[in-house]
Amino acid sequence: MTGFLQVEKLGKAYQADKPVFADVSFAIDKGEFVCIIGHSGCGKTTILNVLAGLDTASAGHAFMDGREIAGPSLERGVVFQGHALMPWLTVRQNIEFAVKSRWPDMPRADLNAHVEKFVAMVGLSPAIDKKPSQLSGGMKQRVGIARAFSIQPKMLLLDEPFGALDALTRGTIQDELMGIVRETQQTVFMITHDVDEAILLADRILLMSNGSEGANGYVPGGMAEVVVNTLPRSRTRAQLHHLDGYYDLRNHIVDFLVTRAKAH
Ligand SMILES: Nc1ncnc2c1ncn2[C@@H]1O[C@H](COP(=O)(O)OP(=O)(O)OP(=O)(O)O)[C@@H](O)[C@H]1O
Repeated sequence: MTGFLQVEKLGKAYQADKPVFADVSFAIDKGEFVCIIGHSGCGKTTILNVLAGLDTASAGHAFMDGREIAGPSLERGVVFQGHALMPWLTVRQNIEFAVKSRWPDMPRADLNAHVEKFVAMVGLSPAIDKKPSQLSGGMKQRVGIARAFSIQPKMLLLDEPFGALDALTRGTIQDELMGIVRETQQTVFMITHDVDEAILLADRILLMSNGSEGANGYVPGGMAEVVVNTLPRSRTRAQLHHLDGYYDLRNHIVDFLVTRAKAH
C-alpha cells in the first residue's frame, strides 16, 4: 500500500450481472486534493459513500491510514450537496454537536473557542446564533463545511457541495474552501460535475466512465483516466483561464465527457 487513502479493485453491483462499476483502484496522498468527474449514474456517490463508511462495496477494499474502512468515523468529514444541518439548532449548536461527538470531554470554554474559530473561518460569525431557516443556501453550505472541518478529520469527503448554489456564491465558497484547504493541508476527495471547479481545486482529476452495453456484452463503469493538474498550485479563479495549459486541460476533460465517458 502506498497512498494515505488506498482504494483497491472496488466494485459495486446492485444486479450481479451488471455491476455499476468494477476494478476501481486509486490512491490519494496526504494533503492532496482529488476530484472525481463522470456522468450521472457512473457511481461517484457510491464510491464516496464507501469511503465515508456509509455503504459497502460488492468487491475490493478501501483503506485510510493503513486501516480498512469498515463504517463511519469522525476521522472522515463528509459534506453533502444538501446541507444536512439540524434545523432546530443554531449554527453554533450544529457545529458544537459535531465537536462534542469528537471530543466529549472538551471543557466549555475550549468548546466555545473551537466552534467560534471554525464559524469565523467560513465568515459566518455574525450569523452564529441563527437557525438554518434564517440562512441563505450558500450560508448553510458554509456551515456544513465549517462543521466538517471542525472535527479536524484526517480526510474530507465532499459530494458536490456547491451543486445547488448560484454561480456567484459558488465562486466565493470555492475560493474560501481552497484557502482553508491550503492552510490546513487537508486531504480531500470531492465529486463535482463542474470541470472548471475541478481544475481550480484539484491536484488530480479522476475521470470515470459509465457502464455500457458493448458489442461483446455489458461493460461495467470504471476509472478511465487520471489527469494530473499541471497548473501552478497558486492559481486563482480569476486568472485560471489566462494560465498556459488551462485550455488544453479543460478540452481534454470535456472531450472525455463528450466522447469517451459513456463507453470505454
Ligand atoms: N440502492 C440502490 N439500488 C439500486 N441501484 C442503485 C442504488 N443506489 C444507486 N443505484 C444505482 O447505482 C448507480 C450509481 O449511483 P451513484 O449515485 O453512485 O452515481 P453518481 O455517479 O454519483 O450519479 P450522480 O452524478 O447523478 O449523483 C446509478 O445507476 C443508480 O441508479
